[in-house]
Amino acid sequence: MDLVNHLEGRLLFAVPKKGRLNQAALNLLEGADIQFRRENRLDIALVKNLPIALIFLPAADIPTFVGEGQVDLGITGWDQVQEHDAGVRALFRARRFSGEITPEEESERIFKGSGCETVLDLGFGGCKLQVQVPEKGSYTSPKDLIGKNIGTSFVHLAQKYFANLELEEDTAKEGTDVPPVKFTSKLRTKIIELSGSVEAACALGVADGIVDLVESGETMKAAGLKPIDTVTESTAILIKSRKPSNLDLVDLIAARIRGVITAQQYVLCQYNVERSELLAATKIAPGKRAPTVTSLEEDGWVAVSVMVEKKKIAPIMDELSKIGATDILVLDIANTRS
Ligand SMILES: Nc1ncnc2c1ncn2[C@@H]1O[C@H](COP(=O)(O)OP(=O)(O)OP(=O)(O)O)[C@@H](O)[C@H]1O
Ligand SMILES: O=P(O)(O)OC[C@H]1O[C@H](OP(=O)(O)OP(=O)(O)O)[C@H](O)[C@@H]1O
Repeated sequence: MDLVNHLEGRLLFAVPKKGRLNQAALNLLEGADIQFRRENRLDIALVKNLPIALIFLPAADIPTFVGEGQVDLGITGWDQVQEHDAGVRALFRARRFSGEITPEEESERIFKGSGCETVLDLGFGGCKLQVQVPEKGSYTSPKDLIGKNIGTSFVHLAQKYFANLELEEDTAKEGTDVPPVKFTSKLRTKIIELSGSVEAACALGVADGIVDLVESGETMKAAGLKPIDTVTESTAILIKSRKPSNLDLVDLIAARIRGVITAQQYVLCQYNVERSELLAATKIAPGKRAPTVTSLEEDGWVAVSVMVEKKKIAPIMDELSKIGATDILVLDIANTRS
């Protein structure tokens, strides 16, 4: 089947085709009952039970497609959206500096090109984009890297970061008040674009420092690097274009995904407690809205059912035990809807 000719009338939804966000994104789609079968090597899959087509793209390209409105919805990293926006701004700023476009055209094109709107934080893919230098080297502050070589896949965010740093340094030297941030195309720091294994750049003599993602810190440590600043923090997000083709469907998908995320983040805690301790118990575990309380056959006792954040459940169970709660059960939640 020629899938490209079956896209008419379907909401286009971009999903990371590989890498760190791929599996978690597929799990979300499954949880949201978005059913599809992806043919081997094909980057488009038609959804069977909804008028949606999934487009599998590199996470870094998704903000371009969504930002320009060719794709309605996408899952990618917040870092990638910021990198894309910084790139769009840098491109049109350079064109304005060269006199190719007017300031009005610059604003208009930036508006058109960077049209991603965040719908929802998806809570996975958490990482930091950090400035890193050799652990045993002489660089200790980001300013030490001004005028040096920086390896990164996040060229535009790195350019923006070092442009700010250079501006701060120049202003401090002049001893004047800090003026509003103004970027020029003349950066003294050299940003070297690398598409992967960025952490090897310092050891190989390609760069003096790098700007790269850090999660556990294992890669950084193994490469003998240390962080000296954070450019931005990121998690995976659901983004939409400014004018999606079917807003009701976007809302439906967002509601389903929100339900799956809540189910992943919460557990259901059930316990019995003496009615006299109910207020104390409610303070320990107030729930998402409020606990459900039902009477027990036994006089003076109630059964409580409450949603608790998964990461807080152990200390909450300890506290409930301390006030005499019994038969404390913790149950996984398959799905939710507010
Ligand atoms: N170590 C990490 N931990 C958590 N999230 C990460 C990590 N590395 C990257 N990410 C997130 O996943 C996104 C995609 O990164 P990833 O390295 O998987 O990309 P990729 O599409 O496989 O590209 P590449 O071929 O450059 O590796 C990043 O923009 C970031 O939001
Ligand atoms: O702090 P850590 O948990 O060690 O994770 C950080 C690493 O993860 C990412 O790379 P990835 O493994 O996705 O591969 P890449 O180098 O090809 O981008 C990132 O670029 C770091 O290298």
